[in-house]
Amino acid sequence: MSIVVQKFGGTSVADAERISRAALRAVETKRAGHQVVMVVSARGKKTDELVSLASEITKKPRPREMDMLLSTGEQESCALMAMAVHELGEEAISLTGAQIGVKTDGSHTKARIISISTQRMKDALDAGQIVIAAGFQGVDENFDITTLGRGGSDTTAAALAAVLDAELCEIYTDVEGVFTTDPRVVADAAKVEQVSYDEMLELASLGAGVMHSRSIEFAKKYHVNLKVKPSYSNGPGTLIGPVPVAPAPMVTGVAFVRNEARVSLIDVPDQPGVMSEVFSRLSENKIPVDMVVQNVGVNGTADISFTVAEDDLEKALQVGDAATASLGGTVESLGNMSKVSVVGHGMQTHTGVAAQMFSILAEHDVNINMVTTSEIKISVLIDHDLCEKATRAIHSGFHLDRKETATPEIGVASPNIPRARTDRDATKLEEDIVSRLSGMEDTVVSDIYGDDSQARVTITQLPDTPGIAARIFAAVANGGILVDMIIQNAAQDGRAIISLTVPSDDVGQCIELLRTAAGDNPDVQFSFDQRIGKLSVVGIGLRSHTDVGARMFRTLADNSINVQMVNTSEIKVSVVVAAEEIDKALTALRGTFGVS
Ligand SMILES: Nc1ncnc2c1ncn2[C@@H]1O[C@H](COP(=O)(O)OP(=O)(O)O)[C@@H](O)[C@H]1O
Ligand SMILES: N[C@@H](CC(=O)OP(=O)(O)O)C(=O)O
Repeated sequence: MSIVVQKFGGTSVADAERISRAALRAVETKRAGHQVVMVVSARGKKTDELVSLASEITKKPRPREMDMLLSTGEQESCALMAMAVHELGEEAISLTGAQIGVKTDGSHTKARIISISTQRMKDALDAGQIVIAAGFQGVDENFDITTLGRGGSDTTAAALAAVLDAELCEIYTDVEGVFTTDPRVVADAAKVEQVSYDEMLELASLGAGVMHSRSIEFAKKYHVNLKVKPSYSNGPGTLIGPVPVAPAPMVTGVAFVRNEARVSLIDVPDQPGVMSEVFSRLSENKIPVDMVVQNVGVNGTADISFTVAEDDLEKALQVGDAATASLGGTVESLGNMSKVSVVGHGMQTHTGVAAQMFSILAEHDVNINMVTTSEIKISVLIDHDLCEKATRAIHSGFHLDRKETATPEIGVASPNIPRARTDRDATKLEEDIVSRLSGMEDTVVSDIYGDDSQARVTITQLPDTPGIAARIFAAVANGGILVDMIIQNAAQDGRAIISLTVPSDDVGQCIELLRTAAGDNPDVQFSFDQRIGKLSVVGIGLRSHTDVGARMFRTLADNSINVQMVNTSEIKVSVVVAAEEIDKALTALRGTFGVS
């Protein structure tokens, strides 16, 4: 008999009526011939209430006690849910994380799942019971209660679906499905029929709060079919699966993170080991790093900028101070920033998406502080107060609200993608690697490859004003040149630096287009390097595991390889190094991550 996992979020179990409605859904699913596992979150705003109750008692609650406290919210709702199922005449049993056997590591309030035992759940299901599991919680090796981080019930649901080999994992929530952006911010946002795991991983980690990004890691790693559905109606919801909807839209969604802060390490030595030093320290301090930018070195020094959650700024500054004390350079920071990102597979084959995004921002007078990209996303760092305005502008600028096919007004489709191969047989590789993992949430590095077909172009002394990036990228896109990596670092003295990589053969034409776009500004300078290579580490959960970047940079440093540019995303970390270092770097990195 097939197993269906149904997860109900806080709003969907907020009161007795909604609990009964959720129970009825599970009962109907069971009566239709399935075995049903429900995963429930704490009712309504219960978790927030518990957090603020604790803060009334102490400013620094111990994480172990926080987990004891927060886990009670889910325990309450799963017991109530069992009663509601009993009322409908079916058998059900409520189980806490410990009772199910959700084993986690001991990092309280952000624990990672190591294993889940299925016996008790299977016995209950075979005895005809609906299993009602408390989401968001587990136990460590000392049987201390742990929680998985805010929003973690989605992860419980996807993990249970994975270990039980469920036919489907349904995520019931308070919206019709996954939207093109947060419908609370853009009323015209449209529901998406289908998104790929990769798009959803990026969207979730870039701020789309409808799904916990770690739940998508599970779904991708263990091939779980996920559906996000409304709990208040029978709407069809959104399917999250291996492939995007066909044809892939240029932009699938816009996500934002309101509270970000930027840390810049200015004038650090441009030599092997610097990135490694910084990332190791960040990883040791368990500070998740978001955007990372390293500019091309000038006169032997380089600037490195990264963003962190505003709450982590103080800790990140301490790391920055410690790093510059040993390396040299100075630390600067900027709070009150937001990150807005566009995500979509279509940008792999079309030149105009970055240009379009930058020109929309320029039209709305939004200055871009930093830019990073991956194959399927572009993120910009902007002023916090402009976050919602920028999100709305980008959303309507790409015609997402009207559900039109987003045809950029800038750029051309590029059928011959001059790009290195993407994942090899990724599914097969991931399956092989998954079987060797010791913990369910370990990182999966499925592929490491090099690409020496790109050249780097750097533009310096650009005035740091809205519209500059738009002009530059419109010129390149209209020339039909597919830009791969884009980085813009924090401006110094009102002057910005932008680096991009383009196919090596296009570099002459690219510089010509850029010169024309720069017009008669005598300050702006261009340089290029055709002897570069791009190295990419591809996998799942690369950014949520802070040590992947650290291990990558440590490996390069140990082999005296200097890092010239960096781009990070949820599914890939890419660095630019000198072309002659590529083979050495590939061998070393494959050794580090155990990928053949
Ligand atoms: N791209 C998006 N699509 C749908 N909802 C989104 C998106 N981005 C943010 N959201 C927000 O996520 C909310 C649902 O997530 P959450 O509040 O965690 O629900 P639950 O309590 O069911 O887990 C929606 O009400 C919506 O405002
Ligand atoms: N109750 C926890 C876990 C959770 O996932 O909740 P929800 O499904 O309502 O986002 C929280 O608020 O973080």
